Amino acid sequence: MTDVPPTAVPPTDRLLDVRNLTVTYATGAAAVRGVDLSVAAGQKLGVAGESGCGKSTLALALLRLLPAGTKVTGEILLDGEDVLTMKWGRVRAVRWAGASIVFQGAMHSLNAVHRIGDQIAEPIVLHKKATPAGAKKRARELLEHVGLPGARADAYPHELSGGQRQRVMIAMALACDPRLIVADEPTTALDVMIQAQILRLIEQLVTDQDLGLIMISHDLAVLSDTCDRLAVMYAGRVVEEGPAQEVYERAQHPYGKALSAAFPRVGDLSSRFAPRGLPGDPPDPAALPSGCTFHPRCAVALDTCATEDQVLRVAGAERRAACVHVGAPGRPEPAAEGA
Ligand SMILES: Nc1ncnc2c1ncn2[C@@H]1O[C@H](COP(=O)(O)OP(=O)(O)OP(=O)(O)O)[C@@H](O)[C@H]1O
Repeated sequence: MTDVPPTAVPPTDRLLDVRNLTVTYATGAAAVRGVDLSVAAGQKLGVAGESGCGKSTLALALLRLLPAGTKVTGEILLDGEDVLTMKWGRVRAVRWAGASIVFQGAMHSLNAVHRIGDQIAEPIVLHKKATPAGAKKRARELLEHVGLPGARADAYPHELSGGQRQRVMIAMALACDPRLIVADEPTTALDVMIQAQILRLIEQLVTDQDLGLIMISHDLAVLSDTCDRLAVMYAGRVVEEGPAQEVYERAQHPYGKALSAAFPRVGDLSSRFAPRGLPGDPPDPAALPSGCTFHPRCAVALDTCATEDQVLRVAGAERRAACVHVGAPGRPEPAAEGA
């Protein structure tokens, strides 16, 4: 929800344009509330937030992967076509050729009893109408493209390391030449060295193939290194958005500040010795606090924050934030310590 339109991507350039997206699970949990996002070809958008803030729900909604009974409203325009109103046949095609998703935990996403080459080839046969032999050849090429020998096509998932499996997941996501990749915590289970390699691989592919990227993580430092822009989510809403380095280094929302402080950059030894955590947890989306949903955890909350909701407003060049302290002349900047 916003009182100003997103400024980062001109409407004509938007590969993905999400407008006022709201997702409510059958349990009554309002996991995503009025989210506006846009991504252009070649652009990398990071979506940050603690566990439970609605990041995965957002990712699943983009490809209509949410459980039956979930209420989804708003618009998800992919190349101008609304994913939410598409017929199922079209959704299935779009899931591979329009946008594809890389999940965390590749071992669980791959089928343990099939060779990885066959798993990559399957959607190529189904959606690109390739012959089985042609699809297998393409699968080997894709493996090489993500830095694995083509001969690994004959391996089973358990024969690969965690990093190799995540490369396979990326090859699979690229199988039908999508325009947009959604990567949900793609490196969470990997050690720091392998994590860096996978992130560089994703960056390289996005640049080479002019893809749009949405990368989801709780780690603002990782996102700010990889992405052009950042959207910080709290309790189902985007509460801060802007150029990645700016948001990471000079967050304006107290939650953005707290998240940056909690995830110091690798190599920033001074702050790594004393990372500042944010006390408390995000609220239950089925029982949200009144007013600004962050107010119970916010060190700079005013009395009015308990009753007055906040929407995104202009917070500098190509920046928006949803805080009473932002863009209000005469009011103090949120304290550097955040919450
Ligand atoms: N299938 C579901 N039914 C009901 N509630 C759900 C369902 N899936 C998620 N939720 C709730 O929606 C909220 C947002 O969850 P979501 O997984 O989107 O957050 P997240 O930011 O991606 O967290 P994580 O990083 O832990 O996945 C949470 O409170 C979660 O408990």
